Amino acid sequence: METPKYKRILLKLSGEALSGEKKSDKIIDAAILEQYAKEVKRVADLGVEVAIVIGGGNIFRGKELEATGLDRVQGDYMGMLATVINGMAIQAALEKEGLFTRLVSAVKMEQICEPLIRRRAMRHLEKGRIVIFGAGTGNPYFTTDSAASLRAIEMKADVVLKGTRVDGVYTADPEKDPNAVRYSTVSFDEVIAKDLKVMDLAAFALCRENKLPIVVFDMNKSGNLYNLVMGHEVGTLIA
Ligand SMILES: Nc1ncnc2c1ncn2[C@@H]1O[C@H](COP(=O)(O)OP(=O)(O)OP(=O)(O)O)[C@@H](O)[C@H]1O
Ligand SMILES: O=c1ccn([C@@H]2O[C@H](COP(=O)(O)O)[C@@H](O)[C@H]2O)c(=O)[nH]1
Repeated sequence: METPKYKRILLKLSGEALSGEKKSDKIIDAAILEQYAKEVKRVADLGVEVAIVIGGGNIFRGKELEATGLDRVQGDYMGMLATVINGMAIQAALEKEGLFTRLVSAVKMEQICEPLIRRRAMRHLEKGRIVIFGAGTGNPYFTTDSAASLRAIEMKADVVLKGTRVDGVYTADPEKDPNAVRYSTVSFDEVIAKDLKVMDLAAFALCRENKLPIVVFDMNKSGNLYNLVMGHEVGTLIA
């Protein structure tokens, strides 16, 4: 029987992808939520320990408030709260699939989720619970990509799997440039030097410094997450 390549993964889910088609007016598409939960269950059933960081772009980003002339920091905290809403949604969907979960927040909200205590979160993972990290890093001027790198390093994950709407890292944003070409492998130095914006610089820099690989892949294609975890070539490996 094939064995998984990774023992512990950090799965970064895009908040924006949760809302489905770009023209959709839904904040969270129930079908996408269910599909994501089923994909996670497939790998959790292999015994792989799964930590999740979810974005908030389908609800709010701090920059949107700044663009209206209001305080960026206030907007960033609104964005962090948005990630907790998405975290609650994915938690409910995972529990519907029969998985055990913990939602852990970097901003305290005790009625809803646990505060982030690193050792406790590690213990949840060891016990096979899916740990969802909400509220990003808990600090303004960051994004959930940086939170994903940070939590992956803290949790000693083997890899960051960035599940998004595009199927890898391209020479330019594929949603804007039809001539963009996909990499199958690319170095941290190159993504940073070329300022490829599939993740932010802080996220890349943290992973580079800590020698933690990232795989960018299309989370909307069923089986991708499973195949990746089994060691098959999917998306783009940044190493
Ligand atoms: N060089 C590139 N290669 C691939 N994707 C790129 C590149 N440059 C920009 N992108 C964009 O990055 C996006 C991937 O990030 P994602 O969808 O996770 O956005 P996000 O802002 O992190 O989402 P959220 O904030 O909701 O979590 C793609 O939708 C793609 O359009
Ligand atoms: O550590 C963090 C993480 C997030 N934010 C704010 O939340 C939004 C939503 O996160 P995305 O990664 O863009 O999905 C982000 O734009 C920030 O405004 C934060 O301040 N700190």
